[in-house]
Amino acid sequence: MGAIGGEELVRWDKVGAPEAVNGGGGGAGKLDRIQVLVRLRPLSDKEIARGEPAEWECINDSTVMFRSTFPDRPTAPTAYTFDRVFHSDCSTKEVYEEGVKEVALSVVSGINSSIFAYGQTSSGKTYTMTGVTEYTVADIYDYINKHEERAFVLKFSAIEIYNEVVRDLLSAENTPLRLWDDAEKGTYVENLTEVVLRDWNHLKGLISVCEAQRRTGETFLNEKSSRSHQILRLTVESSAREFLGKDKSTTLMASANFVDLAGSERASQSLSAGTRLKEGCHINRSLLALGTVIRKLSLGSNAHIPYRDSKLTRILQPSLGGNARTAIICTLSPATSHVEQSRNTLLFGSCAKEVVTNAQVNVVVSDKALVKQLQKEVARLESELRHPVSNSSLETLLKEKENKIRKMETEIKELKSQRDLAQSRLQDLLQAVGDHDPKHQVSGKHSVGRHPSIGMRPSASRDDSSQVSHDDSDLYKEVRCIESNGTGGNEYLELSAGESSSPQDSHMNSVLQGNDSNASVNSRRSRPIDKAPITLEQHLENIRCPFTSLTKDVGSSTRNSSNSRVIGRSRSCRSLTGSTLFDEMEMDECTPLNRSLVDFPGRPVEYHRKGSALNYDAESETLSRAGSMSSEISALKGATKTNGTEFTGIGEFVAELKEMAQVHYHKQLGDQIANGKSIGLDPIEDAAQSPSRWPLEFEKKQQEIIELWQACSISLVHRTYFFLLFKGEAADSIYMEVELRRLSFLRDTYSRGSTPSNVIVGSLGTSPVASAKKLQREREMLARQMQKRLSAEEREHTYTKWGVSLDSKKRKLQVARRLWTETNDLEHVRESASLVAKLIGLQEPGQVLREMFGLSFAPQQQPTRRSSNGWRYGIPSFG
Ligand SMILES: Nc1ncnc2c1ncn2[C@@H]1O[C@H](COP(=O)(O)OP(=O)(O)OP(=O)(O)O)[C@@H](O)[C@H]1O
Repeated sequence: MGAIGGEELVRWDKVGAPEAVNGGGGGAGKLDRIQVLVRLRPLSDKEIARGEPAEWECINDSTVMFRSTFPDRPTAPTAYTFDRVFHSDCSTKEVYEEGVKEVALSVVSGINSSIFAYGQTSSGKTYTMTGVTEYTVADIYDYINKHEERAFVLKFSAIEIYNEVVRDLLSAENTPLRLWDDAEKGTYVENLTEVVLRDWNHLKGLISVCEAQRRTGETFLNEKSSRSHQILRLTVESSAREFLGKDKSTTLMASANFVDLAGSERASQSLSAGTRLKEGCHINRSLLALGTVIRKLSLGSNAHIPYRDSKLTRILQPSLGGNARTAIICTLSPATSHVEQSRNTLLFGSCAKEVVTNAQVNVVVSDKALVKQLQKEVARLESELRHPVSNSSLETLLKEKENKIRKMETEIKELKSQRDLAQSRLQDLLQAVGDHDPKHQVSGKHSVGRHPSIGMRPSASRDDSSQVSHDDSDLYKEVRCIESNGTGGNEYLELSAGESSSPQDSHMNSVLQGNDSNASVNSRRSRPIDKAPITLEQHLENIRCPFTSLTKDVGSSTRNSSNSRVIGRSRSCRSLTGSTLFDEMEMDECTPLNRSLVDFPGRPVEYHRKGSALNYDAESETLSRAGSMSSEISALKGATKTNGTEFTGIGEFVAELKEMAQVHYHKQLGDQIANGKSIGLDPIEDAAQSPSRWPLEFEKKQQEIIELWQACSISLVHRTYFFLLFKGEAADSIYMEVELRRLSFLRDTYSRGSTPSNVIVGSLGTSPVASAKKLQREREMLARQMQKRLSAEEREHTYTKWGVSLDSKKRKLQVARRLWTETNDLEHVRESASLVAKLIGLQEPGQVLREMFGLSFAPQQQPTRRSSNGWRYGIPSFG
């Protein structure tokens, strides 16, 4: 007999099975299947007396055959093959040793085992199981005596299922026991007595008690027929003595089930009536359920197995298809009168031998050992977190970086083409102006979808301005700029009032120049071609500059005329700086000027009447479009302006991020150029590089950002938008990183007491005092919004929620002052964001909003007109 299996949990299989407890045997391929044995009993005295011949014969160790002895009823011999068959002269000891011992004694190795006896009434089940149980227990004790290095604990319990009622055979009480299902234990019997065994004699005594308690009755076929299914359970626990009480201590624990089923019977044969008949019905019904389960299991399909159809199958579920090694002994009477029942038994056995069980060594780990194991695991994970880059992963990292380099290169190419497209679209816009004014007609047709590589050569005179440059080299292409202050370093185009012949032109000029229609405007002129090669950075700047100027001009115009004006452009001019100037717009919303711009001559029909107006807010330098979320914000801003208040919004944030990203990109590009190669080592890591770390990283960054917002007096509206937009998706990583850097930069700048370089626009170009004042004004604005946006009831609820006394003064302001103040309390932050969102009319922030602002760093395989309506138009992707 071999030693106990290893301490670790090992799956039972043919190769890795613990040493066979019977010294070998158990052929490969059989261990996972239910072992099926057949035992023929001798003819009983009664059967002999009736002169019944024995019609079943074991022709070898594995085949039993039916051969009719009646010449007048000839039947073709039928053979049935099983794992082992035992003829009528075989003793129970042989059945045990050669048939079930190996399975039964698996229990000492921590593997559950089950031995069943199945057969018709009086076929010898109880006779066989009594012997098998005794031999098994004797061998278990023998094993224990031979393995003193292990400490064993044996427990015993016994039940019977009589008329579908479960009874405890070790209890004098006749109370029915209930079955419960447990995720870990499976089905178990409630309040079942389990006795810890002292020794073998103790067990013998308990088995006698069970025998005495079990329901038996006399039938025509069996003087002492078992009227119930009996299940004896012996649980064996063992631990290595040397580890007892120590951390390493683990326990093997398994149960051996000895199942003596009640026998199937025919009422006509057993001549039962009354109680016996009722018992017989219950017996047959539960055996039928057992047969169904076995048949379904034997099919091996994933079909539903009706274990719950009977208590017998519920209790035996692990033995039938679960964590156990199982052997079934099919008992047969050889008598002619039982041929049909015997065939049924053999059919049951044939199905059962197809059933596969999934036995495992069951290890119970002590609490101490478990704690230690978990501590080790925690330490390992911590070390992984601390040193994420192991040698083995360096290669992967390198590959990732190489991929990034390739991406960057693609992005540079894409950027070039976008630059060209931007030039082309600018030309469209200018041409639209020119088209509108017959005097300013630009020669040649310019369609929306014109080729992006077509640039414009600046002309020395107005008449030359329409000339199209077909210079082949990208490096010598130039972009016309509309300059606001006349000091810009780029090429420029200015419109002269004197040359404007129509009111629209005049109006247009004023809008573009930031003056009213009577103000002076410059004449259109251009700068000579700069022959020196320009860098990609300069090109980027060329693209950005005119539109920064344009928005500034428009801004000054709106300041001079009205708070907010609507300007329009052709679709081809979209997204030149990453912000949309015009989008879907109903013509009803258009002013004559807008209409003229949207439907400029030469614009394809499909683009007419579609552009949506964009509201430009001069004071906050933000853009929003009618009918969109941003327009709501814009409207809100307008409302706050009326009250002399302003606050920064997402538009400003977008502008800042763009600047940050662009600066970042320039830096990379500079490094790249300086190194003479593509370095691609973008210091901004995105979550795709380490998806498993991202959730933790996200929380960390989010917290840092929240604290920096507070430290830098960042707009609450901005915080709200950002907080609601970026909720931890992998794609958020880049924005989080950029925001973090932006804020760190701002904090550092503030702490140095300087204002940031004018490269960075928006709130970065301010001071701590100004930011704090701005924040204060924003809080006041939000307080006013409470009056507008919240009902009296909602306000009252809000005061209570935010701990503001209902009878205090300036309650709204008190609430507003508490918003976004507790940076360490995420719940507070969430509540603050939720309230601010409500106050500014932001109902359901999410992807739509994100897309609306064109926040997409995601790489684009096929840039399209639509998808270029965002950041990627003006800056490269870092992803
Ligand atoms: N292999 C055998 N050798 C000798 N006698 C046997 C053998 N098997 C069974 N018997 C005898 O046959 C009779 C019926 O056996 P047993 O009670 O074990 O049948 P059973 O299948 O348990 O019946 P039930 O289902 O009605 O309880 C008993 O008297 C028993 O001693």
